Amino acid sequence: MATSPFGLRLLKSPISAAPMSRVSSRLEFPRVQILRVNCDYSCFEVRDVSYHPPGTQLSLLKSISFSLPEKSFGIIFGQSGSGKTTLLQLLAGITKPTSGSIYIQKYGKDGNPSQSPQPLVPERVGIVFQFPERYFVADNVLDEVTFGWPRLKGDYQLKEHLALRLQRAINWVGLSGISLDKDPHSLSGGYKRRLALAIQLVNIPDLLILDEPLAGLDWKARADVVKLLKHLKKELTVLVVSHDLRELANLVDRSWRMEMGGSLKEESLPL
Ligand SMILES: Nc1ncnc2c1ncn2[C@@H]1O[C@H](COP(=O)(O)OP(=O)(O)OP(=O)(O)O)[C@@H](O)[C@H]1O
Repeated sequence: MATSPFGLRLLKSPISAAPMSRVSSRLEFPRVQILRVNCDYSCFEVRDVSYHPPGTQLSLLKSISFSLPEKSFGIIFGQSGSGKTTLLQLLAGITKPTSGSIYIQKYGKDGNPSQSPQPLVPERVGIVFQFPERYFVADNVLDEVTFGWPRLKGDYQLKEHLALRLQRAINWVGLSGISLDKDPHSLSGGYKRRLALAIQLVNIPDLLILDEPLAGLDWKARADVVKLLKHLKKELTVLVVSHDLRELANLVDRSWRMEMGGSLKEESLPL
């Protein structure tokens, strides 16, 4: 029995590890039963994070502190140039803070920390940049999602495990009706965003970060992505930077304004 990062137990039904010598566009998967169990909760926490680009005294972020409990949706808003993207890059581990810490803290039912804080490692963060479709590299959906996976020879159990995670990610984002042979560039705007999300969801991140997830989409695709984020929020901790406050308002549990000069303060959405 395996415990997923969602605090869920995965009970595999007795299955034979079917060899996956080739992956076709129609994948067959064994059934997985999911049982919810009582668990402590965890919180993504940022403490006193400041950032100066290396070699400069320019202060882009000033002593930023905030936290976001698991399976909740946080949004950062603020003027262009205030430092929102710079903060996301630090959270994703793309750049390192000059000072401060970023970690996951587990709490017990009594509300006290139940163990020492664990640094948030980049491998446990999913980030979808603005206009992610511009960075698609493959000519079919399967290769796009599995791009960067280790080239595996022989290890069927590992292949099966990866295939299950792939299938779950594709189902999560509602891409299961799309052929894995399809050229990602031929998908609609909304489906391209779904694909970009699926790529990040394969690893079940502790924190999913989205930079302007609705930018450049038509009204229907925007509504679809909002619906999808509502669905994802039930299982993941999601942090978004966006100017589209009205459309995302119903999802938001916590919100912060980034002020020019790189200070962050908790504030209700200015609707
Ligand atoms: N490496 C760097 N060196 C110097 N200045 C930088 C560096 N990276 C970003 N900046 C500056 O830091 C400021 C914050 O940029 P950032 O992209 O984080 O803002 P933003 O709030 O995300 O803006 P937008 O909403 O337009 O995306 C900007 O003035 C930018 O020019």
